[in-house]
Amino acid sequence: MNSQAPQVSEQQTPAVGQPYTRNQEACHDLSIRVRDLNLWYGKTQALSGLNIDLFQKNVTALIGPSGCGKSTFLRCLNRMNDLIPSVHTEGLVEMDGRDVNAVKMDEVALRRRVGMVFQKPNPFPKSIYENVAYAPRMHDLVSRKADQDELVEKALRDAGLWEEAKDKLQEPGTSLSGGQQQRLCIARAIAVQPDVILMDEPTSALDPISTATIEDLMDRLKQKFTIITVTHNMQQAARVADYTAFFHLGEIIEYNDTKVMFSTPAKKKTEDYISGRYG
Ligand SMILES: Nc1ncnc2c1ncn2[C@@H]1O[C@H](COP(=O)(O)OP(=O)(O)OP(=O)(O)O)[C@@H](O)[C@H]1O
Repeated sequence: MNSQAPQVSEQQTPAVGQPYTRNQEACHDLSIRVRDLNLWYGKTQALSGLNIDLFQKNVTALIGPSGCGKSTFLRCLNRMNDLIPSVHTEGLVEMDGRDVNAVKMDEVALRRRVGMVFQKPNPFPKSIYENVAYAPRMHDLVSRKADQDELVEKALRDAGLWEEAKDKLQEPGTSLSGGQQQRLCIARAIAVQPDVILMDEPTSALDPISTATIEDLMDRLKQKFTIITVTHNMQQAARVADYTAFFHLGEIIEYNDTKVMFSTPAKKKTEDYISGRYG
C-alpha cells in the first residue's frame, strides 16, 4: 500500500487520488484530499499523520471514542480551528484541488462552500425567515425580495421543514422544537449553496423521531451535497454513511465502505470498537 493512501482494507484500497469503485457501479469524485495532516493544541498533538480522501455526494461518518480527534478533524476542513489561538497544523487539506490553508484562500468564501451544523441546534435570535435569508443576502446571492422568498422556500423544502414552517416564517427560530430547529440550521447551511456540509453529532441532542427525520434528510441531501458527519451512534453510521472512518487517539485506524467496515473490519481495534468492547 502506498504510505499516503487512506488506511483501508487491501481489496478496497485505491491508488492515491483515485476514486473508489463501490459495488462495481459508481465511481465517486474526490471532494476533499487530506495528506499527512498533524494538529497540535499547544504542545499536545491531537491529530497525527491523517491521510484520507473524502468523496463528493456521499455521506462519510467519523466514528471513534471520545477525545480521539473527530471534531478537531472536522474543524480542519473549514478552518474553524484558526479561531483557537493555541492550534498549530501541518499537512495538506485540499478541496477540489485547492489548498484550504493557503494564505490567499478567503476564509469567508471557504465557509460558504463548507457549511457546518452543530450538536446543539443554534438558530440565530431572529425569525425563521431571517435565519435562512441572512447569509445568502450577506454573500450577495440574492437581493430582490422575490428571489429571497424563493430561496427561503427552497432551502426550507430541501431541509424538510417547509410544511411545518410556511405559516409562521416571521416567528422566532427558537420557537420551533429541537428537531425543527436542527432542520432550520440545516436549511440555513444549505441556503448558501455549499458543496460540503459538516455535521458534528447533529442528532445527539434529539429524540428518536427527530433523529430519524434528520437521518432521512441526510440520505436525500447527499444527492446534492457532500456530507461529513461525526457520530457516536454506530447504528446511525451504519444506516446513513456510505463511508466510515474510524479514529483512535488522533489517528485514522481504518477507512472504508461502511458495509465492508461493519461486516469485516480489517483492524482488531475497529472490530473491538464497533462491537462495543470499548469506547
Ligand atoms: N480547544 C481545545 N484546546 C485544547 N485541547 C483541545 C481543544 N479541543 C479539543 N482538544 C483536545 O483534543 C483532543 C481531541 O478532541 P476532539 O474534541 O476533537 O475529540 P472528539 O473525538 O471529537 O471527542 P468527542 O467524541 O468527545 O466529541 C482531546 O484530547 C481534547 O481534549
